Amino acid sequence: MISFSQFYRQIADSNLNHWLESLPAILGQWQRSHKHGNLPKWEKVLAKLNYPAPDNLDLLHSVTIGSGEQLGSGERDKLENLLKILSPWRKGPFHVHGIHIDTEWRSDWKWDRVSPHISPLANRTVLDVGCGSGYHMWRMYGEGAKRVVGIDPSALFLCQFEAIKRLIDVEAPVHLLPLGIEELPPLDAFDTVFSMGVLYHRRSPIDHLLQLRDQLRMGGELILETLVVDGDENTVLVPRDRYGKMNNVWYLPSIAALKLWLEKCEFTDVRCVNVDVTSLAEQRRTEWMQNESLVDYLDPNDISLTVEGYPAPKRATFIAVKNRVQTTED
Ligand SMILES: Nc1ncnc2c1ncn2[C@@H]1O[C@H](C[S@+](CC[C@H]([NH3+])C(=O)[O-])CC(=O)[O-])[C@@H](O)[C@H]1O
Repeated sequence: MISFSQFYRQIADSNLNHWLESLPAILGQWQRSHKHGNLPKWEKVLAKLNYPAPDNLDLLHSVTIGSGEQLGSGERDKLENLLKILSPWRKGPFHVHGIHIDTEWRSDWKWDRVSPHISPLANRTVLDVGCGSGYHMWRMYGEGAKRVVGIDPSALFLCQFEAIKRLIDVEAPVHLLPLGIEELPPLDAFDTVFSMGVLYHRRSPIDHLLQLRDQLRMGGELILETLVVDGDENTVLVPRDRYGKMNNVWYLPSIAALKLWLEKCEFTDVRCVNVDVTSLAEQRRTEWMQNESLVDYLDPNDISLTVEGYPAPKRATFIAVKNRVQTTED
């Protein structure tokens, strides 16, 4: 069974220690009641991932574990078969002992768009909300973060993360907790909080922004990446039914509207640092994710539209700071 006790030990003497008042009960409940049918199968995979420390590790330019020379071809095939049991792999890519986990998303491209704009992560305590398999968390750690905590409710992503962690270093201060943002108390502790690809899945986007703010220490930095549409301060798309075949998409604001929302939530220094239309090369079907992908979500006659006729996915990245807003009494 996946255990979180190492995380509890690691935060016991940190500024996250007040989380220990509520977290063990919530995760204990998850362990007792989590009913994902495949979890026992995935946990069996994790139990088999006993490999020596990698002879090479690059987390700065990619997630590359091992030179590819360390395992014989039989051992490599065995590892590849184990990792395939954890399919579909959506966020990556990972290079593991010569195996290329070619994920649905080129998450490295997102990192290349976002990372040049953020405050250096060296020595920072970081939260990644909706972290998926944890690809970006390893890149954050590679940038020198002191501790990286990711939250994501998906049991499969937790198992993919745990698999990669076992192959990198089980003691690494990088942790994924199977939680939704709504299960976090206001921690007021993180130096940097990332929310990438989550806001449009939230039914109440302003509450999401406030929950993110609650996790930051004063002066901490929010990195928010989400789907946007063209328009002014008052433009927001609420899809009538599905958006790009997804049935859990709620609010797609314009850049100007999202800036206003962030400022209303008392973030300061709000700036949009990148806008990008998702390309068919960035999100696609691969050997490791054989289900439908972006090409199936777009109008085959006009890829500037989704199959429902909405604008195709365009993503913006915002940076904002949690500061005390100046009032007239200040
Ligand atoms: N309530 C919730 N709280 C936290 N996470 C949630 C919640 N609901 C869903 N998620 C998780 O949010 C992630 C959204 S994907 C972004 C991954 C990564 N950040 C990326 O930027 O590539 C979407 C995308 O690819 O755009 C999924 O892993 C969900 O399980």
